[in-house]
Amino acid sequence: MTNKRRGATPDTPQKQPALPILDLRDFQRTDQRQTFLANLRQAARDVGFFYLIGHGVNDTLIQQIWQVSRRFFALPQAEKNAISMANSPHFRGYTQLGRELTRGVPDRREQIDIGAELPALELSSKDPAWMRLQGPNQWPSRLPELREVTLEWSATLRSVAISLLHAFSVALEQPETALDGLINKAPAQLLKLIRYPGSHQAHERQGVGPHKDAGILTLLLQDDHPGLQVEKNGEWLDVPPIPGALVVNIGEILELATNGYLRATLHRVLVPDAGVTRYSIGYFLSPSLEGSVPLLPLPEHLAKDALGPESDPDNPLFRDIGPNALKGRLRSHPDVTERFYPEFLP
Ligand SMILES: O=C(O)CCC(=O)C(=O)O
Ligand SMILES: [Fe+2]
Repeated sequence: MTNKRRGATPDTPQKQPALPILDLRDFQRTDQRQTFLANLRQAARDVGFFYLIGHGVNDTLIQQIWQVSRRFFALPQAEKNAISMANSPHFRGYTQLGRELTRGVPDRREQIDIGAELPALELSSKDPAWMRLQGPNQWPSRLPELREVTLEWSATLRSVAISLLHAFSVALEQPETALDGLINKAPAQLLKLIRYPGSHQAHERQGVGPHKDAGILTLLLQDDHPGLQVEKNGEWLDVPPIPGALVVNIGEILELATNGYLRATLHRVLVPDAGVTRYSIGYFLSPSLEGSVPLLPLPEHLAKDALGPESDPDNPLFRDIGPNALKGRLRSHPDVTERFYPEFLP
């Protein structure tokens, strides 16, 4: 007997998901660990994106975050505007449709950015500008559960992301905690609740334009509408939603720390058709702002495939974390730049 599946003839090939699916529980299973690590290494080098199951985030919390996200976007426009990011030197709060730029082009999405909930630092004029990134979030007074649920989501996803970071370190033949120096000072992270309203206008196709994520790792929850795409060999591959799976991708910091062995890949979101609205929730594990990105001493057999991070001449990467983080935020949010960081205007 063969193990050919029904219908899997040469004429009707089974549709394979474009990206691998990894089960995080396999990292702790003695008999699966080596395969898991090899798959993780492969996925992260090949396309820099994969689906994660077995992440342990419970369904109730997933339902709660979807519900609170929908409630937030359903608030009257004036209440969302009351917590506009344009009021926040820490780049926290609500961004209206079309106000965020990717490579200079407006994105057709609205969103709320929620970072690590920490007080603003007391600074003097001699302190570097990036120290102003730390500070409180803005919360809508009419939706107290937004704070509660999103902080729980951030804490939960942070621990999943850190488990993955440990798995990556082991997969690269480093001590499990080799990259903990990036995350064990004042925590930095970003949670974005995002809403993409549909459109049939040809000039409104960009939900978010092609970009790489700036942090360490991104864990994305998608609703059941497609739209996310990742670039591979000059083509755009769809990353369709898989129920219960998180989409994981490598950020530029991890690319830099591995001298390009792990790849931060370009991705984008297409606007849904008119009448359809897509929601997503992105959790970005970011490095603490102090300090700089280390370079992992990869063993020779891995180092030979680490060809240096792909540097974008328009957006060169720096090892210093704070200035790099501020630069990214200034480019995306011109209204915050104008109001709080005019010295950085071109
Ligand atoms: O909404 C999505 O599916 C992805 C969003 C994204 O790539 C981002 O915000 O960095
Ligand atoms: Fe992204």
